[in-house]
Amino acid sequence: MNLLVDDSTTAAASGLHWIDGFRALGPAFFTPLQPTPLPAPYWVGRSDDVARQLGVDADWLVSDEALDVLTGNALLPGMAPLASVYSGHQFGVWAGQLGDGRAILLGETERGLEVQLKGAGRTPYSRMGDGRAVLRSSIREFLCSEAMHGLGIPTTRALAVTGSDQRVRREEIETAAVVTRVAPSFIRFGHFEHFAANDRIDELRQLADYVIDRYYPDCRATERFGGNAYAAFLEAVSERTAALLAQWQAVGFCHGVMNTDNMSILGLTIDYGPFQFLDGFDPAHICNHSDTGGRYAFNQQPNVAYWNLHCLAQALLPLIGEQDIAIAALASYKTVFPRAFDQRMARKLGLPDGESADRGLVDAVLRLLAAERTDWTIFWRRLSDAVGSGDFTPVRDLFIDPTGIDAWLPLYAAQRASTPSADAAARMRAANPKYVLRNHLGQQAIEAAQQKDFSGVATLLTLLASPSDEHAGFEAYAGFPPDWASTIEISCSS
Ligand SMILES: Nc1ncnc2c1ncn2[C@@H]1O[C@H](COP(=O)(O)OP(=O)(O)OP(=O)(O)O)[C@@H](O)[C@H]1O
Ligand SMILES: [Mg+2]
Repeated sequence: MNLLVDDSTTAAASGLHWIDGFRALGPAFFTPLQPTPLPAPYWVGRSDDVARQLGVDADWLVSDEALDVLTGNALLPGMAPLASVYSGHQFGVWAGQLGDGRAILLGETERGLEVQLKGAGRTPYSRMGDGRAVLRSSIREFLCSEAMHGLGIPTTRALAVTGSDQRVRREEIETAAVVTRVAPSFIRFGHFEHFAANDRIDELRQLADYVIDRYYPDCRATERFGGNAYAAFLEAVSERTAALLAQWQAVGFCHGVMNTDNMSILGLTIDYGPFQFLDGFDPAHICNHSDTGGRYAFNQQPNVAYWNLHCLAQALLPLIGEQDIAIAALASYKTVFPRAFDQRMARKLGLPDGESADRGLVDAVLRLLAAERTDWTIFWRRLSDAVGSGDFTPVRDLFIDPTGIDAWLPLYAAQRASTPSADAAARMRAANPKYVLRNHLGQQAIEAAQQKDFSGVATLLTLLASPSDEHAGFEAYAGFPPDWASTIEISCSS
């Protein structure tokens, strides 16, 4: 079937212009193929912000042609769809070849952004899968991509979700959807592992050179590691990953499935599956119902990222040359992560930039929050407001036994004594979002969308785009989770 739209005037109206990016690497890295169409698609959500980033024409984006293109039912001239091959470690075990089993790259635009459809049909890498994604998980991915961006956390973005009534079998029968994802690159640690594991060193080098030249050009001029660009690259990826993890931990984001094939080489958050923003602060919280051993528990994430970086180091070893150099290139993770996390906590506490929070003060408040499973987001937001108003009662009220917080608050006041409260409160509100994509909020929007009411998706998209703003009238979205929220089970099934 030829999916190419035949009217080139309309096609040009999209505003998208395509270049050869990843595709130029050659056929060892992917299989060219077309998406598989879905019947009678409909819009579920669109992000105007991502459209602006891409330079997509606003009129085109609401057209029937766009609906077809973003469902995989039509292709614009210049698109050259493909599925890439990667491998990876899943739950700590080598899983061998994986690849884009349901993601199809449409191409790269002249602005240097790749556009990918997730859920657009089977590929040679689908293994036992059907190549589809369900509406439920697609809405979660769409909203969380944009929520993370709103929080200032590096992430793949999402332009749109479209749905179809085509049935998809998971634990229950659900319906299909497609997310259009956007990122400078979707290359994962697993792409490197793939070629290393198969002893295909020429392709490994080609891939590394491509990624360095495109995204890490400074590594070419490095004097570190005796001018070893591949070691400098590993160090740069490691440091970006450390910075990313610090942001996840500070905002209470649990990814849920940190396999090496879900680790972006650009340090972006990628693959929104069983993720969760913490409700009550449980450091060992496991958000993925399939993760029975708790490998990806919230407090394990920084160590897992480091473990994953060792897999990347192992894959890059043939290029780096010496194991000692590879190990040295990973070393800074151990300092960059804690430093970045301390900076995030200092901001959450409203301390001036450059001033670090007293470690004991931070540890003490984390212990208090953990002891009563105090709501993570609400605690920090109430603390921000209390610093502004001088009334700490709403903070105390969060604790059944206020003895601990009563002892902590004066220590905290002493630490920020030199900062005017209004300045501190403003900085804190920026660092402590009022709105996060809690599971129950996503669930409500999903259930409405399953009844073809997409207003909940649109409302969340707006709130989460500027999560630190007050958004008067929408306070219900910033409240405590209802009791039923703790019964939501999110697994790898998506
Ligand atoms: N329904 C499916 N059909 C085909 N392949 C699938 C399906 N679900 C997952 N896979 C494949 O299984 C592997 C691991 O899946 P995982 O859940 O990490 O990724 P994903 O959610 O499909 O996509 P991504 O990482 O691109 O966001 C990947 O190779 C993925 O493409
Ligand atoms: Mg994945």
